[in-house]
Amino acid sequence: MIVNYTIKQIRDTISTFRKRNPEGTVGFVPTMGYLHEGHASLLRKARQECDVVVLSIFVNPLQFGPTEDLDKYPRDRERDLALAEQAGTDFVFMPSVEEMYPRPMRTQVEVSGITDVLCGASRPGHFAGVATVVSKLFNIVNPHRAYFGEKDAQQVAVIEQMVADLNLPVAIVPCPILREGDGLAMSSRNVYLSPEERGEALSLSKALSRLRVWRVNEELTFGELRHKMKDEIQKSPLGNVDYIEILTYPGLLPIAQDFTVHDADFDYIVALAVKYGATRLIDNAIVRQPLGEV
Ligand SMILES: Nc1ncnc2c1ncn2[C@@H]1O[C@H](COP(=O)(O)OP(=O)(O)OP(=O)(O)O)[C@@H](O)[C@H]1O
Ligand SMILES: CC(C)(CO)[C@@H](O)C(=O)[O-]
Ligand code: BAL
Repeated sequence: MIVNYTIKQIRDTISTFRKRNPEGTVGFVPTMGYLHEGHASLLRKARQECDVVVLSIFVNPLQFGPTEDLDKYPRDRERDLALAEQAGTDFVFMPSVEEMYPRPMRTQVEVSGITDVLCGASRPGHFAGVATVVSKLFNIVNPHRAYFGEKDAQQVAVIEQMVADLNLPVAIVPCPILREGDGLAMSSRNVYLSPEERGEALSLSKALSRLRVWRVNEELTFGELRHKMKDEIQKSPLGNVDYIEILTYPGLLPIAQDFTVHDADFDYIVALAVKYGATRLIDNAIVRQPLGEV
C-alpha cells in the first residue's frame, strides 16, 4: 500500500498506474478517517469492482460549523492504515489542511434545494463544504467509481446531483449501512458516547426496525408514522431529537401528512438525527418501491 501526503504525489501514483494499466478502473473511497467496518465495507466493495482502490483520509474543516467538533474529531492514523491495508486499499491520500487549502477558498460548490432540509437545515454550510471538497478530491483522484455510505443518505443524494449537474465522469456507488451487532449504525462519532448514551442510542435503529411492522397497517398515514417514530425515540430520555423526517428519496421533497403509507408508489427515506449530550447521531431507512424493502 502506498501512502501519499501531497496532491502531486497521489496524482503521480495514479498516473503511473494508469500508464501501466490503460484499461484499469480506479475506485475511490473518500473518508474523514477513524476507520471502522462501515468504511471497510466501502473499501471491500471497491476492491471487488475496481482494479485499484484509492482511499482518502481528510477531516475537512469546510464542512464543520463553528461550534462543531472539528478539533476533537477522532483521529488514529496508524490504526486507519492497518485497517485500510486489510480491506485491500492500494493507495492512501492523507493531505494536511494546508495542502488542500493553501489559500482562502473563493470558490465553492453548492447544490441547492435538497441541501435545505435534514442535516443541511441543522448544519448550515455543511453540504457546500462536502460538495466542494468532494469536487476537489474527484479532480485530484479522477476515479471511475466513488463509493459512499447510505448512512449519510442526504450526502449521497447531494453528490449524485452534483455529478449529474456538472457532468463529472464518475459513477457514484451507494453502499448499505453497516451496523453493530445490536443495531447501532457504525460511526466514527460513536466513540464519544458514554455507556448510558450508547445504550439509549439504540432507540434510533430500534425505531427504524419497527418500520416493517408499522407499514403493514393499511390505514397508517405518513403523519402517524412520523409520530410513532417520535414516540419510540422519545422513550430514551437522554436523546434530544434534532429531526425525524420522512421525505421522498432522493428528491427529499415533503410528503403530505395524510397520505397513506401503504399507497406510496415512490421511494422515501425515514431520516433521524438525535443528540446524546454533544454527540449528534444520524440514521435512516430508505424504502424502495415496489417491494418497499427497508
Ligand atoms: N455505518 C456505515 N455503513 C456504511 N457506510 C458508512 C458507515 N459509516 C460511515 N460510512 C461512510 O463512510 C464514508 C466516510 O464517512 P465518515 O468518515 O464521515 O465516517 P462516519 O463514521 O460517518 O463518521 P461520522 O461520525 O463523522 O459520521 C461516507 O461515505 C459514509 O457514509
Ligand atoms: C465525503 C466526505 C469524506 C467529505 O469530506 C465526508 O463528508 C464523509 O466522510 O462522509
Ligand atoms: N459523514 C459525514 C461527515 C460529517 O459529519 O461531517
